[in-house]
Amino acid sequence: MELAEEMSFILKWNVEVKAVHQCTYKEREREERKKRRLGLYKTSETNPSSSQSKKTSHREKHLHLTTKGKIQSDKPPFMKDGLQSASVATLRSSSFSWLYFHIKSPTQIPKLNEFLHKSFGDIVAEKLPGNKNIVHLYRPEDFEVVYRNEGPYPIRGVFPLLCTYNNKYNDGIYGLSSSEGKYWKHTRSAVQKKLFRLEYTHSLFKEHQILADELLQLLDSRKDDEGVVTDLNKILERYTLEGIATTCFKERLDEDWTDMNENQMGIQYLQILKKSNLQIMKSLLSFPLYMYFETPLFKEFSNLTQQLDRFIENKMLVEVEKFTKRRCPHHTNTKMEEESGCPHAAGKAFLENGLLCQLLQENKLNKQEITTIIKDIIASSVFTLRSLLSFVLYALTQHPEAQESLREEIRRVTLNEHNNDITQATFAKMPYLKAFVKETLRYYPVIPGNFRQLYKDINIRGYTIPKGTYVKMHHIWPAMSDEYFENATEFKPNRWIRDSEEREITHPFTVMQFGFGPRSCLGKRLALTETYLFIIKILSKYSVQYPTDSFEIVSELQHHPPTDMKFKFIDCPID
Ligand code: HEM
Repeated sequence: MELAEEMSFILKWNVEVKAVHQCTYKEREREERKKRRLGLYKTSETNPSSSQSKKTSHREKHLHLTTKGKIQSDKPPFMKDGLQSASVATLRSSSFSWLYFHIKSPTQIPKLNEFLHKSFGDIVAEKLPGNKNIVHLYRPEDFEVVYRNEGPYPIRGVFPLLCTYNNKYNDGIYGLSSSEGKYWKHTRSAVQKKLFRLEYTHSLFKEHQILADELLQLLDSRKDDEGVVTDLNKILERYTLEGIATTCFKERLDEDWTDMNENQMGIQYLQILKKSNLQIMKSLLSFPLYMYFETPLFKEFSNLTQQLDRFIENKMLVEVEKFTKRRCPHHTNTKMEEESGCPHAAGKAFLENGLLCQLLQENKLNKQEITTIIKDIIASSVFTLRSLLSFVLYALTQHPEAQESLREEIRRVTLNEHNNDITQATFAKMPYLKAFVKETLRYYPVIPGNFRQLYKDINIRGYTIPKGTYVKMHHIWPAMSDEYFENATEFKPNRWIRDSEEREITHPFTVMQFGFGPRSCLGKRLALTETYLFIIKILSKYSVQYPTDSFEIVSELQHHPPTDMKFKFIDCPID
């Protein structure tokens, strides 16, 4: 039986659906434009669908998430704008846990989410074992309400396996992406200040350009007679790992990374990281016995995580040594050096160091905390960026007219630059490049959705969802819906260009690949810079083609390119 059939079979016996009604964003926009034209809004009145700030109406109902194994809801309310009614599935807890037992592979999770939406509508309440409630949302208007009410310390939720490990073996230190509250804010601002410092991003940019040139040499050396490179997945993973190593350590993991030698540190690091991700994935699809016993899965995960820790710790020793050598022998600490105006002062040498060394110098976080943060940053970046670069390449091959427009823009802009030098200012002159990447993120998303645990009660579609509830926002749904985009199944970068005739104004929360707010992706700027640079470098030298028919995106917790992905790079320099 197909997964969907199997689920509907189970659900038929257990689930009661109250109502399903869907209203399109465009319908509502049209209606609101009409109201504005007719002067129906008072000046103080805001768009009723876009914000949580409006007063709650007496018609708003409460979504009761009871502990008795049943989620109840009142009849669907009719909201203030009179256009939209809500849909809520009422699920019995036992039925839902059974649903999850029917998932055999993580690739089925997106299918389950799609199935829930089709079956129950735009808001679906789900009760999981362990008295946890999750509410699924599919509309950007609702994502906006969640993000705008997330409070000063947004909680995304953590992988329980990671959490158990950190409690047991890492003194409760959670790193950046899994920590919460004031501690999260403290670590985030320490890292963010360094990463976003303008001088640092400039110095990093130069390093990333050199890295991109090394990638081109690597591609040249791996091409067969027809120009086809077969192990592109491996190459891009290696490239993104060296990119984040450059950011964290201001040097390569392996100076000779383009040799792609199996004994290299980078290749070993990637292998451990992949195995560790696999354990996390497995842990999500089984009962969390590891919370109570040292199961084989937990032992394996702990062993892998400790290997990653050791790796970063070794790197840290090297960095400390470098930093000590660089320090002036006449001054014992950073402050003395700086106050004396010493030319070796840490402040001056600061930017020569990578993120790890800068964090050590600043002395706000201890070594164990820094190790966990760096490990976290590497894990958050390598595969996400690898996927985006692969999807960019694929999009170039599938839309040759876009590839040509990009080459034209690159030709026009870079030929006017002094010495053909690319700087960050170059990107500002390339609207098509930015639009192309945005459209790629819409059309070939890397992240299917995002989570928040509610910091206070919020009202969505007339239902009050209580504080503490987990909310899953399915970002991929509006991104590919005709309700939010003209011909959503067409790849059209021009829809994002302000001066273009094809420009579309849609809800700002439709494409949310980097999340939103104070907890949004820390590496967004870095990821976009690397992607722009990658496209400019590749297209300045090659025309790209996809030599086979199928490109099947593997959809798990993230979206991955196929492992056997190959592309054809035809020499075609821009002159
Ligand atoms: C295409 C590439 C990437 C995508 C699609 C992506 C996406 C995301 C998303 C959706 C989140 C959650 C945001 C939220 O909850 O609102 C996130 C968090 C994060 N990302 Fe990225 N990311 C990418 C690349 C990177 C890179 C290159 C780095 C390296 C610096 C990075 C570091 C992080 C970190 C540390 C967090 C956790 C932030 C926190 O909890 O405070 N990401 N990313």
